[in-house]
Amino acid sequence: MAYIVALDQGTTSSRAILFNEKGEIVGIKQKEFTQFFPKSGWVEHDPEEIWTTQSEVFRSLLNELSISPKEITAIGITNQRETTVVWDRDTGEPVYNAIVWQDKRTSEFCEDLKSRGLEEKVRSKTGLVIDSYFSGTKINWILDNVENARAEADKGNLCFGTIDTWLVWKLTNGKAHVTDYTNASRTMLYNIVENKWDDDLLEILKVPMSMLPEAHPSAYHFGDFEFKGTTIPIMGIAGDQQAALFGQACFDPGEAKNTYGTGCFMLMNTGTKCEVSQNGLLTTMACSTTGELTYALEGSIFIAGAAIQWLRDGLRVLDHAEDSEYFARKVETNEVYLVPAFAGLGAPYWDQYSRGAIFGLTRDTGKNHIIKAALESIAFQTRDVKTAMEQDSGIEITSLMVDGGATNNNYLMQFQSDILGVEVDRPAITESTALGAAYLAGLHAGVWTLDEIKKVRKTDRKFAPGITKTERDHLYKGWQKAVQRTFDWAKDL
Ligand SMILES: Nc1ncnc2c1ncn2[C@@H]1O[C@H](COP(=O)(O)OP(=O)(O)O)[C@@H](O)[C@H]1O
Ligand SMILES: O=P(O)(O)OC[C@H](O)CO
Repeated sequence: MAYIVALDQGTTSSRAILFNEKGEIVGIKQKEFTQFFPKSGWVEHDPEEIWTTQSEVFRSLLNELSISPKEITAIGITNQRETTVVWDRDTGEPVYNAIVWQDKRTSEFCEDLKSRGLEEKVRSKTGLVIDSYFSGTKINWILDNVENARAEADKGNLCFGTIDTWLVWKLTNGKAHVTDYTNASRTMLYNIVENKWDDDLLEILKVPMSMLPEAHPSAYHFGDFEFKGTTIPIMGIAGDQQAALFGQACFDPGEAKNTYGTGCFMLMNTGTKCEVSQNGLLTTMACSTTGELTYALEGSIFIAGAAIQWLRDGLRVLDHAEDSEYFARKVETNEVYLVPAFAGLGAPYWDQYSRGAIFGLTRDTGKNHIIKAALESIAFQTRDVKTAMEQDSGIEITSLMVDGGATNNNYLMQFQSDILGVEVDRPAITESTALGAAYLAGLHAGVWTLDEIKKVRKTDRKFAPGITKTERDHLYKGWQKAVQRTFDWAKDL
């Protein structure tokens, strides 16, 4: 038998998923890893723990299923994007923890860049807004704040990578320093029109070119993993959101998906058109399988499933994320709104200083109201970005394709359909991110074709709107009022 392994390195866990030649899941292994919050607004991961958890799940997947490495045709990698690792080229040792995409430590530097009038330049070159979300200012921070880092970087001794790059470096024993266009396009250093690292932006962010990986299309032979005497080629890489777009087979312009994980990310394929958003969305690179550039519009919501994780690990009002459905169903009213702006707000507001808040509390408010409001906040934020996407693209999204861990929550999916007023279509395989990485690797290895992939997608369940337009608009008005009140909260505090 021939298999493809997808390594899915997410914000909260590392997963290894084995797919057979039909694109079916044969086995999954998953391991959560430590989240570090050293200061308010800071989020870090240990790059070595990312590597060890990723390598452990790979090994245990093969062991448990008694799969020989020789049966693995190729590996596909997909990853949390933007998260920044800098390491020593000779020793391979990280010079600092990975600074996670949610980390806000560079907000002031971003404000400074904005005050220098750089917004238009950044947007036209990278498709991004200036925000601490992206890797560029995080690299700058490491070089400025880690002893000797800038001097070593200037001498060409340091490497930068997003998590895909870091994993390939580890898998190939430091032989390959590579990334793909989708990940490169999230650094704020990559020119998505000219398809290259941008000298001008490197200068502005003071990042030496020598630190950067080579960028390639997402279906490409990135390097080889020598494992137990077998050479396994790495044939696919994509940032998790673009991988999910690919895994949902959104190959044609106008096709869109929404992924509900730690954050929530709606992407619409816009084909070869690289259009700048007028409504607070990002323009980003989608998976290129041939070298021809493909673009997508993206609505990035920073906190979605992470709000449920916070209820579990922070407030400890839940034992398991999935219990949120049971508790939410116990409440019939909709008076409480939770705005989970724990990491500021992303699309379409882009407010680095917004912070989380709960509104509408009364004496009878209990934990169930808050759990329900947290789930609903995911759906409200999705409505915000769907509206922006329709305005930007001129295309009405009449049915929303969804995926990701939190789509297993039927209450959330029904409320999502209610609040959008359109059908929500959940596929049989909600692991679209891993599927996308496997598709890319299998495509490059000649296991399947794009046409074959397109036919594989199966719906598990469709959710249809169950409330009137008046009710929907009333609920959404409350959200809009709540979200406005969180703007600028942390500024000058
Ligand atoms: N049944 C559920 N209801 C609500 N949220 C859930 C449920 N299952 C998982 N989640 C949330 O989804 C996230 C995990 O989804 P996943 O797709 O694995 O995310 P990531 O790739 O970002 O790590 C967690 O934040 C978790 O709290
Ligand atoms: O880990 P996820 O699935 O929430 O995805 C994180 C995104 O890639 C951040 O841009």
